[in-house]
Amino acid sequence: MQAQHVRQIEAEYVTPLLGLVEALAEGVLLRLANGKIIYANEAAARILGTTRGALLDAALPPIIKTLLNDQGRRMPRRDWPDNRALRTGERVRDQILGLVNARDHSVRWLVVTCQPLSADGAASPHSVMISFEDVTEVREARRRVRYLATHDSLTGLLNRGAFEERMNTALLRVTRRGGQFALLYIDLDRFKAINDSLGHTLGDSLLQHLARRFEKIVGSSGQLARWGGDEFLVLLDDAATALALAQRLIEAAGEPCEIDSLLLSIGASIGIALAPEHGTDTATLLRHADTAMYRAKEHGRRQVEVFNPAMNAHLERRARLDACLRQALDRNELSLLYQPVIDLRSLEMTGVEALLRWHSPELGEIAPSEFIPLAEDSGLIVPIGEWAMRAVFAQAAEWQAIQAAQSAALHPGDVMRLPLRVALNVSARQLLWSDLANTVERALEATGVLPRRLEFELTESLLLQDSTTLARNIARLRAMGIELAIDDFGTGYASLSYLLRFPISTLKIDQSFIRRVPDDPDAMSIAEAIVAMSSALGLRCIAEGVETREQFDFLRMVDCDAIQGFLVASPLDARQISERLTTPNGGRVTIESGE
Ligand SMILES: Nc1nc2c(ncn2[C@@H]2O[C@H](COP(=O)(O)OP(=O)(O)OP(=O)(O)O)[C@@H](O)[C@H]2O)c(=O)[nH]1
Repeated sequence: MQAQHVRQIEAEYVTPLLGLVEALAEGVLLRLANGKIIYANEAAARILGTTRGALLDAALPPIIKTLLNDQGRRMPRRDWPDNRALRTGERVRDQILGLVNARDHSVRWLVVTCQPLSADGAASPHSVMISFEDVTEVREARRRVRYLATHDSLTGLLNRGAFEERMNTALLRVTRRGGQFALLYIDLDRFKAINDSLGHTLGDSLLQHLARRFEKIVGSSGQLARWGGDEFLVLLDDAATALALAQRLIEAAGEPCEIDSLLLSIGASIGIALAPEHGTDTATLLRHADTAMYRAKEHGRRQVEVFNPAMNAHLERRARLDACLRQALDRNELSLLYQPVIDLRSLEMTGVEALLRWHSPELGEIAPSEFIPLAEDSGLIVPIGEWAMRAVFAQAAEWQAIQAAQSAALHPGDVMRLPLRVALNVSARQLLWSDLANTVERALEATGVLPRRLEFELTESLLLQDSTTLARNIARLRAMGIELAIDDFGTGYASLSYLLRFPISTLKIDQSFIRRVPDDPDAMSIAEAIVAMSSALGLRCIAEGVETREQFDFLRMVDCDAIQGFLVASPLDARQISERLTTPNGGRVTIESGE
């Protein structure tokens, strides 16, 4: 009767239940306390990548050798959930495990529940029911989402949010436990020019290359992130090594990388802020590192600067200057002075250099050395330069008319004066501006000045740039008849190749050499060599910053063509230049005797 009852229960309940377990998508195993598996459903074999036979045959199937915990660390066997359930008699629920495939070491992630089974009144379980689900794809998707949320998609480096989190952790550490860390703010130099001239895709590749290089240098000494655009950040635990690391990063950026068979290299400027000295919250530290980076840019780029509080005052002034400069053109605050260029043989004024001046009602007189770099950085140099160009052309046209009237009134035996050449400084930004030549043409037409009366002064460093816009602008200016001079010659690269490549007509010896005459023999040799080189290349040579009779005599002796400087004339306004042009001696200067 009892046996019949058991068979009835088996038929009515157990068999359908087993059928249900067979059909489950979850894997189910029944394991005895001695380790032997006595039941495995189809899903268990599929998930474990084996056969049911293989699972049931062995005491411990070879497929189950190594398990990892949720953090990916190997678990000792006694901590495996089935062993724990058997040992404690308690159910283990929803434990995440990584099952390492013994053949190819791939990992399948499982969520495992283990239910111990005991006979009535028994002290310990005789077996354990193990059910598990494969969550590898879910886990991978979650990992991917987490990765995307914390990494920059272009470079694979940490992104802003993730980096800020790490900074917060580091800040908590130093404020609670003491110590120090450094924040390095890296900004590539003139990256926009790469994008503009070679395209955004190539710019992207350069960012990726640099990210790999920076990663190698930073290694495990800190955390590297892309902050956005062409900016990277490093959080460095050992603040004492920050300067050396920054130098290595700058060098790495400067090493050429080959992209699309082009060799590209770029500068990087780096600002460093130290925690906790320069800030105890992320925003302040970032701002201060950024300020220091800005200073590095101002100091010529490819440099490192460590923040100091005086930089803030500087930055505030810069911001005020910038705001005022934006209105300076509209408010008519800019003006031009003209410094005479005197021919060293005739002592006649043969030219003038136009010099920009800014008088701000709020800030007073601002030196060009302060506002021109600012205007260059903000791009304001383009409208300011255009305004200056029109004003100078108009003024040059007026002097042209004065001299034309003088020529018409010449009597036989009168000395004909040379046409006054008017020089104008043109910045890199203007020359790399695609519309420059058209603007010049329009200004020439509007004012009627003859192009040969005009000279554009360029800096050496500009001519080293390999830009088609630059080459096209220079060719068009020369085709119009405008002359080109190199300003501050000798301070930069003094590369002969560009002197031959570009149609230059004048070299202006930098005043730093002239100032050292006659005390510094090296400076004198350089000045003399520049004069000799100009003569050999058929170029005019002008010495700037001549202030003493000794300098004058020296330059005359080495046969320099012309000079500029307080000894012969300080900058004058246009009216004073007109007066000089109309004086009977034609503005000829007299040099006091040196004795
Ligand atoms: N290729 C590329 N360019 C980007 C990306 N994000 C921002 N940029 C460009 O990066 C340039 C950053 O220029 P800035 O840092 O302002 O200026 P810069 O030319 O580097 O000059 P300085 O910083 O003053 O030396 C801008 O032209 C942005 O359009 C990007 O993901 N890929």
